[in-house]
Amino acid sequence: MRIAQLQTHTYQEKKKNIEELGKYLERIQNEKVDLVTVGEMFTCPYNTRNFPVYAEPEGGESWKEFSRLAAKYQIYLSAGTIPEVDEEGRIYNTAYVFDRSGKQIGKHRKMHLFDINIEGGLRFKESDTLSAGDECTVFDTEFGKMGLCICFDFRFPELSRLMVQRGAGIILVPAAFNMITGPAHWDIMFQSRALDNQCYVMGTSAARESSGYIAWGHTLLVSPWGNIIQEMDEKEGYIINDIDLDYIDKVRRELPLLAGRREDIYRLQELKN
Ligand SMILES: NC(=O)CC(=O)C(=O)O
Repeated sequence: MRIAQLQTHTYQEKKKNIEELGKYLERIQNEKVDLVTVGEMFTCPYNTRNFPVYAEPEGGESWKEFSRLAAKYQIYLSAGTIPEVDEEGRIYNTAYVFDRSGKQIGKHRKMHLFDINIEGGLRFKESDTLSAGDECTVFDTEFGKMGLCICFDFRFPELSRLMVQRGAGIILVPAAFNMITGPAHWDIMFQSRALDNQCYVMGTSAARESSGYIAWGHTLLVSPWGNIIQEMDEKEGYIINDIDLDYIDKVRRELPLLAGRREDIYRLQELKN
């Protein structure tokens, strides 16, 4: 399976971000990529004030364009995240995934909102304008099941384990870490989740300095063994990698961590489907 991760700049104009996505897809079309991923809030500068302004309902203009692009290039498209507004006017940080025909096959609303206050560092409160989703997301593809969560969600290890319990062999994580948490936690978090769950994890970020929010960048792909297959720096661009899906079973067979769990002593209990 061949995957491309796009680390894009986030412009103020929503449309320009989608046009840029189209240009990237055009540029890489001869690479015969199966799956393309983009970062968190890639059409909306990452700022709580912007979320209600940029929000669209499911099926809105941006959604239609993502679906069209997926069908045009016959790819699976994990179209990062965008602000979504529901019928009651609630706003979510939402990730959509489309198949090669442009059909939506996955949707995840960020479950853990990024509310932090690091003394002398960064204060961010997504809950000022966003509501939290409440569903764990796993969807089917021709390459097997994939899990989907958004940035801060990935800090909660139970969620990844739940996705893996539901059969995910790859976890997609549109994200936007920052200059405080990025250097401290980005690599170690992705490597830990991959290692514990013996699956591929793909962290796809915005490029550095994306219209106000200084994103860490460092889009990366980690193997089920926990090693970083490739990691970008902070600049705009993309990486393309081939992954071997049989390797997931090989690692799980040779180092049986998942099979070795003591479910007679402890268990992850799923309270909501
Ligand atoms: N953007 C996020 O949701 C999370 C983040 O930047 C962090 O966990 O650090």
